[in-house]
Amino acid sequence: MPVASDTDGLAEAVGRSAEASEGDLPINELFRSLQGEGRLAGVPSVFVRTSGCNLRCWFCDSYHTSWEPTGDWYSVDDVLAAVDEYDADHVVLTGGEPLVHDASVALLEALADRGYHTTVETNGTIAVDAPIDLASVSPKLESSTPTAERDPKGDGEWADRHEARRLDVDVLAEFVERYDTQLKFVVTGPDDMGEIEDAVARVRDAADAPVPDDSVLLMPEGQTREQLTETRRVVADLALEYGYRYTPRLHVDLWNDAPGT
Ligand SMILES: C[S@@+](CC[C@H](N)C(=O)[O-])C[C@H]1O[C@@H](n2cnc3c(N)ncnc32)[C@H](O)[C@@H]1O
Ligand SMILES: Nc1nc2[nH]cc(C(=O)O)c2c(=O)[nH]1
Ligand code: SF4
Ligand SMILES: [Mg+2]
Repeated sequence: MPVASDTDGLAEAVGRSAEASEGDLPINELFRSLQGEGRLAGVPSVFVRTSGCNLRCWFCDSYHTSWEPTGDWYSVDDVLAAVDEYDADHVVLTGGEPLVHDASVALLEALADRGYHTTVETNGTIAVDAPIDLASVSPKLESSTPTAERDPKGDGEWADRHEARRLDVDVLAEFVERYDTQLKFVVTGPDDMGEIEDAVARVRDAADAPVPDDSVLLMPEGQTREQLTETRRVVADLALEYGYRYTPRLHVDLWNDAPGT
């Protein structure tokens, strides 16, 4: 069912069913897979994907959590029960943007109480205080902005809002100070590197904690195996040139763009 078209006023999300209540989470999908991205790539993990996002990247590989959000409302206890069904130590909370939902904090607290290792996949625009073992922050570059030519749905109606919200250095600095953080940039090509260098320098200036080069990850843009064939060598070479870490998109290499992977 549709859950919300934006996150402004999500509390009154149009799709909330009569039975759903305040502390519930709109869940798009919940599945077990191998972590495909970042420092923990290859680790079996349960993925909890919330619906709804405050940004609209033109390339979003989770279209039904951002451009056309859909899902079912789960209580935190429902999510925990579904996670407990799997034999896993690692839980990845993702979206959409999971941190637009207050109930994500309650979920993370309950997961931590049960001893799960928690990774949060986030665009880094919303600061939270929650038990997060790995903050997997993916700051969004200008190349993510849904201009009229790149808009997958309309004619660039989201471009200004996206542009105004996409990168907040102070919030990124809070992540770096509070959590074990990786900064995972989606790279579309060499033209992105100036903005990445600039963003990393500004976060280093703003944060009272170090940002080592091996916590800065370059990830090739691409929703399909075929698209990644075009981008991954270029991005790997950029990682070598700039001294940052490369991350594959293991799940796309293995299972292409199948849902639940
Ligand atoms: C769907 S997002 C959800 C979490 C959060 N909204 C964010 O963007 O970090 C999960 C991860 O997929 C990445 N991603 C989305 N579309 C992508 C694409 N076409 N190519 C490469 N990475 C992509 C995001 O940058 C993020 O690291
Ligand atoms: N296997 C797998 N690994 C992932 N790492 C981050 C993902 C995400 O969508 O946040 C993701 C995903 O969708 N699948
Ligand atoms: S911030 Fe994440 S979920 Fe939102 S549109 Fe961008 S990639 Fe998709
Ligand atoms: Mg994904």
